[in-house]
Amino acid sequence: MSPSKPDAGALGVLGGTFDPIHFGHLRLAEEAREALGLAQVVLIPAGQPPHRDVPQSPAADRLAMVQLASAGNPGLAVDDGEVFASSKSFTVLTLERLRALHGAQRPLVLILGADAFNGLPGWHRWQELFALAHIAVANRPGFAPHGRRWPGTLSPELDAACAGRIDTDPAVLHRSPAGRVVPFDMTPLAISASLIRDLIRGGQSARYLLPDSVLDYIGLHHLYRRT
Ligand SMILES: Nc1ncnc2c1ncn2[C@@H]1O[C@H](COP(=O)(O)OP(=O)(O)OP(=O)(O)O)[C@@H](O)[C@H]1O
Ligand SMILES: O=C(O)c1ccc[n+]([C@@H]2O[C@H](COP(=O)([O-])O)[C@@H](O)[C@H]2O)c1
Repeated sequence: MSPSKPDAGALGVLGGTFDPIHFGHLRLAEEAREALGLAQVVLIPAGQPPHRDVPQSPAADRLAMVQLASAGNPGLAVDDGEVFASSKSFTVLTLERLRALHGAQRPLVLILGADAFNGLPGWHRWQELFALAHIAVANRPGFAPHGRRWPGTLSPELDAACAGRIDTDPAVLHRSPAGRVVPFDMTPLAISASLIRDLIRGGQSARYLLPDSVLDYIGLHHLYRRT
């Protein structure tokens, strides 16, 4: 990615293990872009995701699948910075890199599903994330809380960190470069990468849960067939 002007519009940032990328991720990116008025959403596959087992597919394959899945959609871009980094894929480091690339004024919007948001207090230097980007949180089936039910239902430390930051009007994302927390609703899709891996390992069809191009790649490269 090349540096953008501050007036290039708010940039969405969606990180994930993407093992593999599926329609839950793609609708999250697409609906965030539309609902929040983002200029583009950049998908960032994690090279060495913190806080989980080593992914079943190599980072190069996960990157290739993200590239296939986003091809032809100018609203999506792919950033390979985490895949080729030698360190763990800490989001704070990625946001520092993007902040340096895009300048101090461009709004950056970190997009998280409700499950990822709830785990935020375990992240590396998590309190610093609010100074680097806004955070937009989408509902995800099976993972509460979200939306207007937030206050009082988050963990005490997350609740405290979010005090005075939560706003349901996406317009706030465009008035400052970072610091607001905005819930938004997306089409609920109970799709997960674990479900897809389980289906493929069990010899069952995963079709219509992810793009055909990604499914073809999985077949061609014999991914997820063994544990
Ligand atoms: N179906 C979905 N709806 C909403 N958000 C989602 C959905 N699937 C993934 N996300 C969000 O996308 C981001 C990346 O998720 P990740 O790559 O870990 O996918 P996953 O399907 O949760 O994977 P796994 O099943 O391996 O844990 C996270 O912020 C997660 O909350
Ligand atoms: O920075 C951290 O400490 C951190 C801890 C857990 C997850 N993350 C990031 O959150 C995103 C989703 O993670 P995951 O494990 O649900 O795929 C991905 O971009 C990870 O790098 C980041």
